[in-house]
Amino acid sequence: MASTAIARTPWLQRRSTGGEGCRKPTKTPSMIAIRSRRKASAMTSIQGEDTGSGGNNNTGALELNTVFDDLQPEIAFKDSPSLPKPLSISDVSGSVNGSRLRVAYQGLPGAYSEAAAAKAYPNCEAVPCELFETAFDALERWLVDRAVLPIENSLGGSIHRNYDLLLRHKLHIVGEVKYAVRHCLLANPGVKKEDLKRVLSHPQALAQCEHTLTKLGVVREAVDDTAGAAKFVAVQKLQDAGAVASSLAAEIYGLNILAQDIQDDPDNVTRFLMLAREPIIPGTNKPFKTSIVFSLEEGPGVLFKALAVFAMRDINLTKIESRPRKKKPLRVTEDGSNGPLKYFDYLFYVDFEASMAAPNAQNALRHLKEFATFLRVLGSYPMDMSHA
Ligand SMILES: O=C(O)C(=O)C[C@]1(C(=O)O)C=C[C@@H](O)C=C1
Repeated sequence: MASTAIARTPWLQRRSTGGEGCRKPTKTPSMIAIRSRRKASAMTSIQGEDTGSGGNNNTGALELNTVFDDLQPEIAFKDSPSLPKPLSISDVSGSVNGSRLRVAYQGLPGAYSEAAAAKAYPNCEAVPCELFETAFDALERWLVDRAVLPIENSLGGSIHRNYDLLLRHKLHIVGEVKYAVRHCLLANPGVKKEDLKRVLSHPQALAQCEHTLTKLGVVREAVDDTAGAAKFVAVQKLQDAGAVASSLAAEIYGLNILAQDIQDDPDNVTRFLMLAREPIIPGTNKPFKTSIVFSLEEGPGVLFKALAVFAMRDINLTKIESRPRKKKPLRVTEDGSNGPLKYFDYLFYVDFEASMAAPNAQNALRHLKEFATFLRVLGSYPMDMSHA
């Protein structure tokens, strides 16, 4: 598959501030200096191209220009004296204390993630971010109030990058939202299906439309997000290329819809996680889900034993995902005779249907902790019971 990454677009850009990790709340998001980069011409920059000061943008996306580095911590604390408190379930709305929540998502306006952010936090201000990592960073650095990021899709499976980022960042899952993804085949006005030699989109979206794209006989090209693909096709006035994206993206970027509902299955649902800097207080008044990540010793039956702590307490698991432990990918084990054996070292991500406020969930995790080499609760949050 050819790969044309759209890079360095002037959305919310990561800024090197000389250190990763969680920053003190030195500044409230409303104090962040925002420089609008609305310009007349719309050229999306391509990887390797010199974009100068960040390229142009006509979608209203903003470059956030923070002044964290200039702030004296004591002055900033004087400005916001109250320490962060856990969010309550009622915070799952589009505003806090009357001001609109700023919610980071990955992609450009018209991306499915933007629609998912609006579903999760109605009336929020959705903030486009170039990469998943940018959204995580923006939340950790108080540039936004929440982030909404895809974690799994009913056809394409897990979005592995976000599993890895959940572990790397000190954020909390405070909710989930399911969104029905209905893909369209888009092209410039006058371009017909038969003219298409290539189709651009997010790799997940391309995978979700496998049958249609194979039937069309086009080359797939992976880009950062579906709306970015649509914008690129439009800006470059491509006559031999289309994009897989939403009908909203067609409207925003002035493309025609050549075909609708081109995903392999009509029930194409993406599950998004709602992230915050503070956890919510888990309740038992409605169905809750808890997400954890753990690692285990090497040995026969250890994963079976780990999963049994839930089965024994009648707790339903909804998802299990294993990811390589990137900082320590191999584990050396002495077997006594032939010297050290090397195993791949894995982390297990599990979602289960119970609240951390429920005694059976607490007992299950206490039990797991007895033999897990590492255990972290990523969040305990209300389940999205709505139709996607
Ligand atoms: O590109 C977009 O529009 C996105 O929102 C990203 C994304 C993804 O990462 O999986 C989200 C939902 C769809 O499954 C396809 C793509």
